[in-house]
Amino acid sequence: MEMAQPVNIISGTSPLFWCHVIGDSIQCSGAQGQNVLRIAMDDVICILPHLSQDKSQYTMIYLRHNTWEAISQLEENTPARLVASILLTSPPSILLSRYLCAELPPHLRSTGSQKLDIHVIISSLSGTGKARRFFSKILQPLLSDIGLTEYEVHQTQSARSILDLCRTKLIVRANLRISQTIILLSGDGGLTDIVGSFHDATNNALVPPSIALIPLGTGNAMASSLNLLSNPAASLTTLVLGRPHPVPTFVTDFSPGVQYLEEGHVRVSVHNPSMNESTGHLRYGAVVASWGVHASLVADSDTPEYRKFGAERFQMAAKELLFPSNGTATHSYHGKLTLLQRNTDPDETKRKTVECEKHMYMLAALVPRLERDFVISPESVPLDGCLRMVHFGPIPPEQAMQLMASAYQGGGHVHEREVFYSEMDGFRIDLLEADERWRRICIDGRIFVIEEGGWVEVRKESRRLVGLLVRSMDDME
Ligand SMILES: Nc1ncnc2c1ncn2[C@@H]1O[C@H](COP(=O)(O)OP(=O)(O)OP(=O)(O)O)[C@@H](O)[C@H]1O
Repeated sequence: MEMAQPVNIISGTSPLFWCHVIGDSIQCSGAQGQNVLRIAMDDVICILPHLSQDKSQYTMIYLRHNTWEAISQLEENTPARLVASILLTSPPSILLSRYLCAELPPHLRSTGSQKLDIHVIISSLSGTGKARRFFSKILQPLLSDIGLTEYEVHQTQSARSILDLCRTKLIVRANLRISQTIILLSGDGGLTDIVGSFHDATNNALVPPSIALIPLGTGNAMASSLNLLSNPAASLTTLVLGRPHPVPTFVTDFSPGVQYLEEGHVRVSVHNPSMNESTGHLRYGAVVASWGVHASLVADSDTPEYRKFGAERFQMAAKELLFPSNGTATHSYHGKLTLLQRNTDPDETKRKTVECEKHMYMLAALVPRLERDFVISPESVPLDGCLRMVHFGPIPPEQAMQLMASAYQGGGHVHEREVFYSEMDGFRIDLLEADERWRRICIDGRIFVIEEGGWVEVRKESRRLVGLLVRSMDDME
């Protein structure tokens, strides 16, 4: 096995610290007991063996300002380095077991003849637009500290940038059997672009890329579900110490008149010319598919004005939908809903049409959380591939608000009488709405408008063509 080169990021004259762990923090003290430094355990990114003869010495890399609030206030003139390091002697085993990176993992180094490409994708408009700064102040210094200097940086210029990058480079390289690691600074949208592009590619023998998700979007449903949102260091630790896990997806089939709303308003045909007429309207998702209030609030809040409010934009748009400021009644969504359940014979699907054709909330999720505190499907386990539906019909808006509040308090809404909550293999909606405002479908935050009389069908997909870095399944519970 090829040994990774330990990186000497601290000069020979750097002071050496002893440390011990007290509760949630690490107390470090210099040789004469001076220079006492306290570092929160959660601020640590990783610990590397130090490049010295003394095998008891380690470099601990940690994050200053380890909160999303601090990150969101980062200005260009913030001191360049928010990643710091300290030289430790004989750190306690509790620290090493959690953070030691004895050698760089396969997703961060080429081994022998196996070449590795590393790409950093900065989605410039994700969330409140902090991805570029996160890269220059935090990620770039970290990569340099762990000895990584060879990687390509791609910054999005448009809503199509990630799709274009996948088509022109990432899929081509995956076809050549080159391993790739993608460090993705974005929300769920960037992830969906990559997942969708790899599933659209006709060659299933592609080498799956490993994606390290750095959550800089608004909802960050996947990252919240993977426990990467507790603090900014968590996703960096996962980048260094994680292992790839295949990402389950669902596939959405639309009626032929469907249009995609790019950047919230530009209409784009969904037809994929590389596929035939009957399979040309497919879209893949890894997080959520919805209609009704959820899809409407995601669509309505995707404007530059709403985006300034971060995740709060979803609640603001929900309020406007449930209690319209023009005084009109709350809308109930009209359509025929059919639930799909596979039989023991995997080629046979049982279809059950729901009697009532009026709906308010209709959502199917592969993950438990849609935001850090919004637990839409408490029984979901991220990356296990189970699709769960949350549905309720027309109810008074105050009651709908109450149900959403319960979702923000740990997901208690699924126990309420009005809510249907169940695992399933898919669903179909035949839309019976005249106004296209109520024919909007959300797939992982992307909005699709179905034509009058059109339909949408969502099914679990069996192929898993990309990997996401995670530390361990225990971290996700
Ligand atoms: N430079 C750019 N110009 C135009 N659109 C962009 C640009 N960069 C990114 N985008 C688009 O901005 C949107 C950002 O989506 P993303 O999902 O990453 O963030 P989000 O919507 O804030 O988060 P989440 O989906 O987690 O709620 C995507 O539609 C993406 O294509």
